[in-house]
Amino acid sequence: MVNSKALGTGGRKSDKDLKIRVKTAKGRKVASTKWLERQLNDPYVARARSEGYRSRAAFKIKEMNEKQKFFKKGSRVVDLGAAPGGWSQVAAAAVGSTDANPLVVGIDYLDMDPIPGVILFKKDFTEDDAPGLLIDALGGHKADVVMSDMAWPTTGHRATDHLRIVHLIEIAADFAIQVLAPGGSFVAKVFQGGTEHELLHMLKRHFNTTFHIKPPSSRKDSAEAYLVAKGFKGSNVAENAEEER
Ligand SMILES: C[S@@+](CC[C@H](N)C(=O)[O-])C[C@H]1O[C@@H](n2cnc3c(N)ncnc32)[C@H](O)[C@@H]1O
Repeated sequence: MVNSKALGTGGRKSDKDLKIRVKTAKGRKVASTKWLERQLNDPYVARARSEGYRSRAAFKIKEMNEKQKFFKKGSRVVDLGAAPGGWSQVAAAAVGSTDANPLVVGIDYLDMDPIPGVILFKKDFTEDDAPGLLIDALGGHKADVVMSDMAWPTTGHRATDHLRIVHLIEIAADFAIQVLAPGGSFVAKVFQGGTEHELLHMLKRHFNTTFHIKPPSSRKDSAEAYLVAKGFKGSNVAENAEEER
């Protein structure tokens, strides 16, 4: 145990030790109190606020990009499950997207405030016309990065939740293969158990490298991780595979 006196703070607690405790108010569930307490004590929440990001999630893509360098100046990016907009903010700044020359396109079924340099659609990505809208917004260009932080709210029924997230990852991956330029990257949220064997196999065929990472800002107690696929080989791979059958 650290003795604050021994550290020369005169017995006072350092700011780091000052954990905010929240009392359970009447009508507030224990889970909500715990969530509130965690938010108030989370350094990433405070950093997001002070650095102008809409979500602490912004740090996840920031940290992954620092290591994996998906974004280059001028890259085109698609953000699936974009609300409230942290990942789009990070991407727009990294690629140099502006309203005059927007390079980032995002989609979410939730409302989002506008983000400079980002074209946003309020729509469920699983709807048939959603991919087409995003492709049109890319203005005839291929994308360099497709990133998906999509997750449905959990139902509490493990098998159902698993199937729903697997479906989201599959449609995001299919979309990525359709729109990525050769050399492009795909990043998608997955949950414990990683990526389904078949999907991983399919991605390995289409990309030079595929792996899972958990950025430091992803909560340790969360089953969340990210699948990263880099070096898209181009859509010919799909055509060749069809011909081989
Ligand atoms: C973890 S949040 C994304 C946070 C975001 N990356 C950020 O930095 O602010 C997941 C988002 O996925 C969205 N989402 C889940 N399923 C979706 C779907 N089928 N279509 C569009 N958005 C979806 C949710 O509405 C939610 O806003």
